[in-house]
Amino acid sequence: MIHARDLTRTFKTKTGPVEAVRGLSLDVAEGELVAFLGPNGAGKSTSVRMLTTLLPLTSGSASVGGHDVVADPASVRRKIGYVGQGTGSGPYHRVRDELVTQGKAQRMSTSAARKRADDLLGMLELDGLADRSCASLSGGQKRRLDVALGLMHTPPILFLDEPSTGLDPHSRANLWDHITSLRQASGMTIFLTTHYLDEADTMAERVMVMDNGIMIADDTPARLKADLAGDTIHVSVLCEDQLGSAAEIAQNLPDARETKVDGRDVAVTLRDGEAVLPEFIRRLHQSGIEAISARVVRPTLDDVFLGLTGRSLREAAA
Ligand SMILES: Nc1ncnc2c1ncn2[C@@H]1O[C@H](COP(=O)(O)OP(=O)(O)OP(=O)(O)O)[C@@H](O)[C@H]1O
Repeated sequence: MIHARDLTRTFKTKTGPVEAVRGLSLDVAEGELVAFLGPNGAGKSTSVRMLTTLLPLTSGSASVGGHDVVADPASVRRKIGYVGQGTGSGPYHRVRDELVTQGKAQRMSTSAARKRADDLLGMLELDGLADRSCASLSGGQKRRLDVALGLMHTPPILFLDEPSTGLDPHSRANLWDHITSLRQASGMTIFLTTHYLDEADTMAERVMVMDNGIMIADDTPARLKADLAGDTIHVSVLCEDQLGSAAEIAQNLPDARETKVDGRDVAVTLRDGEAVLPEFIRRLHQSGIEAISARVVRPTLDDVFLGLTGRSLREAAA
């Protein structure tokens, strides 16, 4: 559904060229929900704007929904919905009128636009608000209206650029419930950029990580975490003088990557902590070492980014 090869975009600025995107290649299959992650300035929005025909490419090629973004941008636009960071509804317009106007701008007949607007108002639980002015909506309701506006022409592909930024946790969860049900009903392909690592982790089937204009990782959240970060088993031992032996046992566990000792705690990073923990305890016991507590800490996507770049994405985003 979305394919890009060696996409680049360089901006000319007074202080010299800025290479915002440097050779991006990606493929998104029909029906996938992919999250695009990266710190501020990584090149995510520039990439999305090129894929949605809002910005010319410097070089490379891309096709979206089967159409080339350079040769046939009008056909691309018919296949996509775009909910950008600053997508706005006219503040004084009524909610339903706004949707109908959007539908007509997409060349729908008035009756088809009214029908679609009512369907979307129902699906996004905005029907009680149809006659309210857009300015009177809450942040969460406004974002749901933005999504409805992007979906008026029933596009098979939806681009969401930081859809939940600024929403409180309840409104974020509510927005996602609605996007998930829309997706289940329509089988839409969704390309999402977000700063929320937990959102990417739980919602996306695939995560693409961008840094400095290039893609540095592209896989399922589970595989990225297992391959690039790993679980950490923490075991505390009763006798401090047995710490050295415990650390040696930890380092010899299957797939052990790194072992650290802190106080009475031995921490070992490996691929699958829960599977290896019983073996770790058994080997300690065999060597006469008593463990007084044990826990497995799962990695986050921030640990993945840290492993890839040495920087925290959470801090970079902040
Ligand atoms: N119109 C422009 N003119 C000059 N430089 C630009 C322009 N748009 C973007 N850039 C630069 O390109 C780089 C990538 O910006 P982009 O907005 O794509 O990053 P991003 O990953 O989307 O960041 P954010 O998460 O903050 O939205 C940045 O260095 C930015 O300053």
